[in-house]
Amino acid sequence: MPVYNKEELVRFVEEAKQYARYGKVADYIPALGKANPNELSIAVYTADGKVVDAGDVTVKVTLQSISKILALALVLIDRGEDEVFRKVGMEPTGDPFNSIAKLEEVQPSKPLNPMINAGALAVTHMIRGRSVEERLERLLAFIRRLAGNEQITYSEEVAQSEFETAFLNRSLCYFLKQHGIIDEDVEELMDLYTKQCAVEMTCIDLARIGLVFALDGRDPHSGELLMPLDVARICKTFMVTCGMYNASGEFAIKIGIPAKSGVSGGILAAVPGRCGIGIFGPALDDKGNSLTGVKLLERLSKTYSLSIF
Ligand SMILES: NC(=O)CC[C@H](N)C(=O)O
Repeated sequence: MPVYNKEELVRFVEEAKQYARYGKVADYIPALGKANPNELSIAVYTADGKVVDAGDVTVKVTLQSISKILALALVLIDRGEDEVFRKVGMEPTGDPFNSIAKLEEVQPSKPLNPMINAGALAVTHMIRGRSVEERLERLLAFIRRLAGNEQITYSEEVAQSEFETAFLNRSLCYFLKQHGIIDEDVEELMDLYTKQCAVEMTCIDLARIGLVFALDGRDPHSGELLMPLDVARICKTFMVTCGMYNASGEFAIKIGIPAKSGVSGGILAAVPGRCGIGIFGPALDDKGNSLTGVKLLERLSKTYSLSIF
Protein backbone atom coordinates (compact mmCIF):
# COMPACT_ATOMS: atom_id res chain seq x y z
CA MET A 1 0.00 0.00 0.00
CA PRO A 2 1.55 3.33 -0.98
CA VAL A 3 1.78 5.97 1.72
CA TYR A 4 -0.22 9.00 0.64
CA ASN A 5 1.04 12.02 2.47
CA LYS A 6 -0.69 15.32 2.80
CA GLU A 7 2.24 17.54 1.76
CA GLU A 8 2.66 15.59 -1.45
CA LEU A 9 -1.07 15.74 -2.23
CA VAL A 10 -1.12 19.49 -1.61
CA ARG A 11 1.82 19.88 -4.00
CA PHE A 12 0.11 17.77 -6.67
CA VAL A 13 -3.07 19.86 -6.32
CA GLU A 14 -1.09 23.09 -6.76
CA GLU A 15 0.60 21.69 -9.87
CA ALA A 16 -2.65 20.48 -11.42
CA LYS A 17 -4.37 23.80 -10.70
CA GLN A 18 -2.05 25.48 -13.20
CA TYR A 19 -4.12 23.85 -15.94
CA ALA A 20 -7.41 25.41 -14.77
CA ARG A 21 -7.02 28.26 -17.27
CA TYR A 22 -7.33 25.80 -20.17
CA GLY A 23 -10.67 24.51 -18.90
CA LYS A 24 -14.18 25.86 -18.71
CA VAL A 25 -16.94 25.48 -16.13
CA ALA A 26 -20.12 23.78 -17.49
CA ASP A 27 -22.83 26.39 -17.90
CA TYR A 28 -25.47 24.57 -19.95
CA ILE A 29 -26.97 23.88 -16.53
CA PRO A 30 -27.06 27.53 -15.40
CA ALA A 31 -26.53 26.82 -11.68
CA LEU A 32 -23.26 24.96 -12.40
CA GLY A 33 -21.91 28.08 -14.14
CA LYS A 34 -21.39 29.70 -10.73
CA ALA A 35 -18.53 27.34 -9.81
CA ASN A 36 -15.00 28.69 -9.40
CA PRO A 37 -12.76 27.13 -12.10
CA ASN A 38 -9.72 27.46 -9.85
CA GLU A 39 -11.17 25.21 -7.17
CA LEU A 40 -9.48 21.83 -6.86
CA SER A 41 -9.79 19.36 -4.01
CA ILE A 42 -9.10 15.68 -3.47
CA ALA A 43 -9.66 13.02 -0.83
CA VAL A 44 -8.04 9.58 -0.83
CA TYR A 45 -9.76 6.99 1.36
CA THR A 46 -7.55 3.96 1.88
CA ALA A 47 -8.64 0.39 2.60
CA ASP A 48 -7.43 0.71 6.20
CA GLY A 49 -10.03 3.46 6.73
CA LYS A 50 -7.66 6.46 6.64
CA VAL A 51 -8.36 9.66 4.70
CA VAL A 52 -5.73 12.00 3.25
CA ASP A 53 -7.02 15.16 1.60
CA ALA A 54 -5.93 18.42 0.00
CA GLY A 55 -7.80 21.54 -1.07
CA ASP A 56 -11.11 22.56 0.44
CA VAL A 57 -12.83 19.21 0.95
CA THR A 58 -15.79 20.80 2.72
CA VAL A 59 -17.09 22.09 -0.62
CA LYS A 60 -20.04 20.06 -1.88
CA VAL A 61 -20.20 18.89 -5.46
CA THR A 62 -23.30 17.69 -7.31
CA LEU A 63 -22.87 14.21 -8.72
CA GLN A 64 -24.24 14.83 -12.22
CA SER A 65 -23.07 11.86 -14.32
CA ILE A 66 -21.36 10.23 -11.33
CA SER A 67 -24.90 9.42 -10.17
CA LYS A 68 -25.27 7.16 -13.22
CA ILE A 69 -23.03 4.52 -11.68
CA LEU A 70 -24.92 4.60 -8.36
CA ALA A 71 -28.35 4.39 -10.01
CA LEU A 72 -27.02 1.51 -12.10
CA ALA A 73 -25.86 -0.37 -9.00
CA LEU A 74 -29.30 0.11 -7.41
CA VAL A 75 -31.29 -1.13 -10.42
CA LEU A 76 -28.95 -4.11 -10.84
CA ILE A 77 -29.74 -5.02 -7.24
CA ASP A 78 -33.45 -4.31 -7.76
CA ARG A 79 -33.98 -6.08 -11.05
CA GLY A 80 -30.97 -8.24 -11.88
CA GLU A 81 -28.68 -8.20 -14.92
CA ASP A 82 -31.03 -9.80 -17.44
CA GLU A 83 -33.79 -7.27 -17.02
CA VAL A 84 -31.45 -4.26 -16.91
CA PHE A 85 -29.51 -5.27 -20.00
CA ARG A 86 -32.69 -5.82 -21.97
CA LYS A 87 -33.16 -2.03 -21.83
CA VAL A 88 -29.56 -0.80 -22.01
CA GLY A 89 -26.43 -2.17 -23.68
CA MET A 90 -22.81 -2.74 -22.63
CA GLU A 91 -20.81 -1.04 -25.38
CA PRO A 92 -18.97 2.30 -25.45
CA THR A 93 -20.27 4.75 -28.05
CA GLY A 94 -17.34 7.04 -28.89
CA ASP A 95 -19.95 9.84 -28.95
CA PRO A 96 -20.45 12.74 -26.53
CA PHE A 97 -22.49 11.84 -23.42
CA ASN A 98 -25.64 13.63 -24.57
CA SER A 99 -25.64 12.41 -28.17
CA ILE A 100 -28.83 11.08 -29.73
CA ALA A 101 -27.11 9.80 -32.90
CA LYS A 102 -26.62 6.10 -32.07
CA LEU A 103 -30.23 5.71 -30.92
CA GLU A 104 -31.21 6.29 -34.51
CA GLU A 105 -28.31 4.55 -36.24
CA VAL A 106 -28.16 1.33 -34.22
CA GLN A 107 -31.05 -1.15 -34.32
CA PRO A 108 -32.80 -2.12 -32.13
CA SER A 109 -32.93 1.38 -30.75
CA LYS A 110 -31.70 0.76 -27.22
CA PRO A 111 -29.07 2.98 -25.58
CA LEU A 112 -25.60 1.49 -25.99
CA ASN A 113 -24.57 1.81 -22.34
CA PRO A 114 -25.77 3.19 -18.97
CA MET A 115 -23.11 5.94 -18.78
CA ILE A 116 -24.43 8.07 -21.65
CA ASN A 117 -27.50 10.16 -20.91
CA ALA A 118 -29.86 8.00 -22.99
CA GLY A 119 -28.77 4.88 -21.08
CA ALA A 120 -28.83 6.65 -17.73
CA LEU A 121 -32.40 7.82 -18.34
CA ALA A 122 -33.38 4.20 -19.06
CA VAL A 123 -31.68 3.15 -15.80
CA THR A 124 -33.35 5.88 -13.73
CA HIS A 125 -36.66 4.77 -15.24
CA MET A 126 -36.00 1.33 -13.72
CA ILE A 127 -35.55 2.56 -10.11
CA ARG A 128 -38.36 0.88 -8.20
CA GLY A 129 -40.98 2.80 -6.22
CA ARG A 130 -44.58 3.97 -6.46
CA SER A 131 -43.79 7.68 -6.94
CA VAL A 132 -40.89 9.96 -7.87
CA GLU A 133 -40.49 10.77 -4.17
CA GLU A 134 -40.27 7.11 -3.15
CA ARG A 135 -37.80 6.29 -5.95
CA LEU A 136 -35.64 9.27 -5.02
CA GLU A 137 -35.73 8.29 -1.33
CA ARG A 138 -34.66 4.74 -2.20
CA LEU A 139 -31.75 6.04 -4.28
CA LEU A 140 -30.76 8.52 -1.55
CA ALA A 141 -30.91 5.80 1.11
CA PHE A 142 -28.60 3.62 -1.00
CA ILE A 143 -26.15 6.47 -1.61
CA ARG A 144 -26.14 7.38 2.10
CA ARG A 145 -25.25 3.80 3.01
CA LEU A 146 -22.41 3.70 0.49
CA ALA A 147 -21.03 7.00 1.77
CA GLY A 148 -21.72 6.20 5.43
CA ASN A 149 -23.31 9.64 5.63
CA GLU A 150 -26.97 10.12 6.54
CA GLN A 151 -26.85 13.84 5.76
CA ILE A 152 -26.52 13.45 2.01
CA THR A 153 -29.33 15.05 0.00
CA TYR A 154 -29.78 16.89 -3.30
CA SER A 155 -29.44 20.54 -4.26
CA GLU A 156 -32.87 21.91 -5.10
CA GLU A 157 -31.30 24.84 -6.91
CA VAL A 158 -29.21 22.67 -9.25
CA ALA A 159 -32.05 20.19 -9.82
CA GLN A 160 -34.45 23.02 -10.68
CA SER A 161 -31.90 24.70 -12.93
CA GLU A 162 -31.38 21.51 -14.93
CA PHE A 163 -35.09 20.67 -14.99
CA GLU A 164 -35.87 24.04 -16.58
CA THR A 165 -33.26 23.70 -19.31
CA ALA A 166 -32.94 19.96 -20.09
CA PHE A 167 -34.56 19.96 -23.52
CA LEU A 168 -32.03 17.60 -25.05
CA ASN A 169 -32.58 15.06 -22.26
CA ARG A 170 -36.33 15.39 -22.82
CA SER A 171 -35.75 14.61 -26.51
CA LEU A 172 -33.82 11.47 -25.51
CA CYS A 173 -36.72 10.46 -23.26
CA TYR A 174 -39.28 10.85 -26.03
CA PHE A 175 -37.08 8.84 -28.36
CA LEU A 176 -36.81 6.09 -25.74
CA LYS A 177 -40.54 6.18 -25.17
CA GLN A 178 -41.27 5.85 -28.88
CA HIS A 179 -39.07 2.73 -28.96
CA GLY A 180 -40.56 1.11 -25.86
CA ILE A 181 -37.48 1.45 -23.61
CA ILE A 182 -39.38 3.62 -21.14
CA ASP A 183 -43.10 3.91 -20.56
CA GLU A 184 -43.46 6.57 -17.88
CA ASP A 185 -44.40 10.23 -18.06
CA VAL A 186 -41.37 12.13 -19.38
CA GLU A 187 -41.76 15.05 -16.96
CA GLU A 188 -41.78 12.62 -14.02
CA LEU A 189 -38.67 10.88 -15.25
CA MET A 190 -36.96 14.24 -15.79
CA ASP A 191 -37.96 15.28 -12.27
CA LEU A 192 -36.32 12.16 -10.82
CA TYR A 193 -33.27 12.28 -13.12
CA THR A 194 -32.48 15.95 -12.43
CA LYS A 195 -32.76 15.38 -8.68
CA GLN A 196 -30.55 12.29 -8.96
CA CYS A 197 -27.93 14.35 -10.83
CA ALA A 198 -28.19 17.11 -8.19
CA VAL A 199 -27.36 14.83 -5.23
CA GLU A 200 -24.46 16.59 -3.56
CA MET A 201 -21.58 15.48 -1.36
CA THR A 202 -17.99 16.28 -0.47
CA CYS A 203 -14.86 14.70 -1.96
CA ILE A 204 -14.57 12.63 1.20
CA ASP A 205 -18.01 11.09 0.57
CA LEU A 206 -17.05 10.49 -3.06
CA ALA A 207 -13.80 8.82 -2.00
CA ARG A 208 -15.58 6.59 0.46
CA ILE A 209 -18.05 5.41 -2.17
CA GLY A 210 -15.08 4.82 -4.49
CA LEU A 211 -13.55 2.67 -1.76
CA VAL A 212 -16.71 0.55 -1.48
CA PHE A 213 -16.37 -0.25 -5.19
CA ALA A 214 -12.63 -0.83 -4.72
CA LEU A 215 -13.45 -3.35 -1.99
CA ASP A 216 -15.91 -5.23 -4.24
CA GLY A 217 -18.95 -3.79 -2.49
CA ARG A 218 -17.81 -4.00 1.14
CA ASP A 219 -18.19 -1.26 3.73
CA PRO A 220 -14.61 -0.26 4.64
CA HIS A 221 -15.40 -0.07 8.34
CA SER A 222 -18.00 -2.74 9.13
CA GLY A 223 -17.05 -5.16 6.35
CA GLU A 224 -20.76 -5.47 5.51
CA LEU A 225 -21.58 -6.23 1.88
CA LEU A 226 -23.40 -3.14 0.56
CA MET A 227 -23.85 -4.54 -2.93
CA PRO A 228 -23.20 -7.97 -4.43
CA LEU A 229 -19.72 -8.58 -5.82
CA ASP A 230 -21.08 -8.92 -9.37
CA VAL A 231 -22.76 -5.53 -9.18
CA ALA A 232 -19.53 -3.88 -8.02
CA ARG A 233 -17.65 -5.66 -10.80
CA ILE A 234 -20.10 -4.57 -13.52
CA CYS A 235 -20.00 -0.96 -12.29
CA LYS A 236 -16.18 -0.89 -12.27
CA THR A 237 -16.09 -2.36 -15.74
CA PHE A 238 -18.38 0.40 -17.04
CA MET A 239 -16.18 2.96 -15.29
CA VAL A 240 -13.23 1.68 -17.31
CA THR A 241 -15.00 1.37 -20.67
CA CYS A 242 -17.33 4.40 -20.53
CA GLY A 243 -16.79 6.28 -17.24
CA MET A 244 -14.96 9.25 -18.73
CA TYR A 245 -17.35 9.61 -21.68
CA ASN A 246 -15.65 9.51 -25.07
CA ALA A 247 -12.23 10.05 -23.44
CA SER A 248 -12.36 6.68 -21.65
CA GLY A 249 -9.77 5.04 -23.93
CA GLU A 250 -7.16 7.75 -23.42
CA PHE A 251 -7.92 7.80 -19.69
CA ALA A 252 -7.43 4.02 -19.47
CA ILE A 253 -4.06 4.30 -21.18
CA LYS A 254 -2.75 7.31 -19.26
CA ILE A 255 -4.29 6.65 -15.84
CA GLY A 256 -5.80 3.17 -15.80
CA ILE A 257 -8.14 3.57 -12.83
CA PRO A 258 -11.89 2.77 -12.93
CA ALA A 259 -13.47 6.22 -12.63
CA LYS A 260 -16.67 8.16 -13.29
CA SER A 261 -16.84 11.87 -13.92
CA GLY A 262 -19.62 14.45 -13.91
CA VAL A 263 -19.98 17.86 -15.58
CA SER A 264 -19.92 19.50 -12.16
CA GLY A 265 -16.20 18.67 -12.16
CA GLY A 266 -16.47 15.72 -9.80
CA ILE A 267 -14.63 12.43 -10.28
CA LEU A 268 -15.16 9.22 -8.30
CA ALA A 269 -12.35 6.69 -8.72
CA ALA A 270 -11.86 3.18 -7.34
CA VAL A 271 -8.39 1.62 -7.18
CA PRO A 272 -9.21 -2.07 -6.67
CA GLY A 273 -8.28 -3.34 -3.22
CA ARG A 274 -6.43 -0.15 -2.39
CA CYS A 275 -8.39 3.08 -2.16
CA GLY A 276 -11.24 5.30 -3.26
CA ILE A 277 -10.54 8.77 -4.61
CA GLY A 278 -12.88 11.77 -4.76
CA ILE A 279 -11.98 14.88 -6.73
CA PHE A 280 -13.67 18.20 -7.38
CA GLY A 281 -12.26 20.50 -10.07
CA PRO A 282 -14.93 22.33 -12.08
CA ALA A 283 -12.65 23.47 -14.95
CA LEU A 284 -13.67 20.98 -17.66
CA ASP A 285 -12.02 19.85 -20.88
CA ASP A 286 -13.89 19.70 -24.18
CA LYS A 287 -15.27 16.21 -23.43
CA GLY A 288 -16.83 17.37 -20.15
CA ASN A 289 -14.25 15.83 -17.77
CA SER A 290 -12.51 17.79 -15.02
CA LEU A 291 -9.32 18.96 -16.70
CA THR A 292 -7.48 19.65 -13.47
CA GLY A 293 -8.92 16.52 -11.88
CA VAL A 294 -7.66 14.31 -14.68
CA LYS A 295 -4.19 15.92 -14.47
CA LEU A 296 -4.17 15.30 -10.73
CA LEU A 297 -5.22 11.66 -11.13
CA GLU A 298 -2.55 11.15 -13.77
CA ARG A 299 0.09 12.44 -11.39
CA LEU A 300 -1.18 10.16 -8.60
CA SER A 301 -1.40 7.13 -10.85
CA LYS A 302 2.15 7.59 -12.12
CA THR A 303 3.62 8.33 -8.70
CA TYR A 304 1.97 5.41 -6.93
CA SER A 305 1.63 2.97 -9.86
CA LEU A 306 -2.15 2.84 -9.56
CA SER A 307 -2.99 1.66 -13.09
CA ILE A 308 -4.84 -1.66 -13.04
CA PHE A 309 -3.36 -2.65 -16.38
N1 LIG B 1 -22.09 14.46 -18.14
C1 LIG B 1 -22.85 14.78 -17.13
O1 LIG B 1 -22.44 14.93 -16.00
C2 LIG B 1 -24.27 15.00 -17.53
C3 LIG B 1 -25.22 15.07 -16.39
C4 LIG B 1 -26.24 16.14 -16.58
N2 LIG B 1 -27.16 16.16 -15.49
C5 LIG B 1 -26.95 15.97 -17.92
O2 LIG B 1 -27.79 15.14 -18.05
O3 LIG B 1 -26.67 16.65 -18.85
